[in-house]
Amino acid sequence: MQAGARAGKGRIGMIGTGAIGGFYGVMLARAGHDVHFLLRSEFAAVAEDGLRIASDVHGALSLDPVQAYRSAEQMPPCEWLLVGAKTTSNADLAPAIIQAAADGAKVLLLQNGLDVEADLRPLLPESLHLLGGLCLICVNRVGPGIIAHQALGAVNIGYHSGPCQGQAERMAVVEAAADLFRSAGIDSQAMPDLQQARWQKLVWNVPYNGLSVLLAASTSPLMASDQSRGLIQALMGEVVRGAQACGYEIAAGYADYLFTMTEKMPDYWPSMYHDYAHKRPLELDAIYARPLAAARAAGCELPKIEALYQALAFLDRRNR
Ligand SMILES: NC(=O)C1=CN([C@@H]2O[C@H](COP(=O)(O)OP(=O)(O)OC[C@H]3O[C@@H](n4cnc5c(N)ncnc54)[C@H](OP(=O)(O)O)[C@@H]3O)[C@@H](O)[C@H]2O)C=CC1
Ligand SMILES: CC(C)(CO)C(=O)C(=O)O
Repeated sequence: MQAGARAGKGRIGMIGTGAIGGFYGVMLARAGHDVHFLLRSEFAAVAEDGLRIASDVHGALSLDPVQAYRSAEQMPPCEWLLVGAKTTSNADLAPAIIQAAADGAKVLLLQNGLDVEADLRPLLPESLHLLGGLCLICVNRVGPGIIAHQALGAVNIGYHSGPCQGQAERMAVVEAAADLFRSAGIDSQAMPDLQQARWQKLVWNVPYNGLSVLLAASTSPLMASDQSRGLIQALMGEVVRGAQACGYEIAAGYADYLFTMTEKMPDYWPSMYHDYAHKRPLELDAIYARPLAAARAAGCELPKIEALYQALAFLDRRNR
């Protein structure tokens, strides 16, 4: 499909162009969508040299020139706004989102964690749809505008809040979002319940993200030791219990499936490890504090996750 041929499906604005924003933005632009990228520290490099992906799945991909912006004020109105920034900056992103949004735009947070919409929703007009997307992918930034893609790629999407009346209308918006990704060759599922999808993703992120920082270990060594394997399984079990206490059933065998999937994945450093190594804030609220608070409010204590969170909060404070 020629560039621009899909522009009629709605202009896309990428708010935050790091590993996730860069990867999905390039895939969508290469499929012919009209994609506009908001950047911060990497603006000059990307405006000059474009975006490049070294993918172990798709080979070398690039986008040059890039419709790159340093400020949302210069962006054209976008029908879709995909947020690729970390959850730690969600409240700060509201002015940029509002500035770049067309009337009735759909805002999709491509972010891990629970209740990540909570800081942002009250700052957005009611006319904007807010959706969440859980990305099953291994990507990281390796240089300005350069992204390494190691494995996977699917995006599971659910509706959070907005003008839709009733589940049928909500699912129509979610299906349209999933279609956008599918049109770029990316697997995407429309999820009937976003909270359920967020809890499900935490089964992976709670053990691996935190332990990569605490133990300074990527997935291969974590999967090679009986001690860390036992700890990962215990943490996964607590996430499943927390979800159940909050009314979300995680399918029997799902934790085992993720455990086995990780054994087959190439060695991988989760995004939280990269944040720690670069002295950026860790997504501790989204991945630990909010799930712990939700479970506690439902009468369920999760002691191993609590201990992991306390240790990570200590490290995060000392790191900055
Ligand atoms: N990486 C992965 O494999 C996966 C990540 N996720 C989730 O995806 C989300 C994004 O992660 P990831 O892509 O790894 O993060 P990155 O750190 O790679 O990217 C975040 C980007 O957002 C930009 N940004 C932040 N604030 C602003 C702002 N105010 N204006 C403009 N740009 C801004 C950053 O710019 P700057 O360079 O200036 O900081 C950076 O380019 C997280 O919630 C993560 O948990 C989910 C699955 C897998
Ligand atoms: C599970 C994994 C590695 C790939 O989906 C991921 O999503 C993450 O790093 O957050």
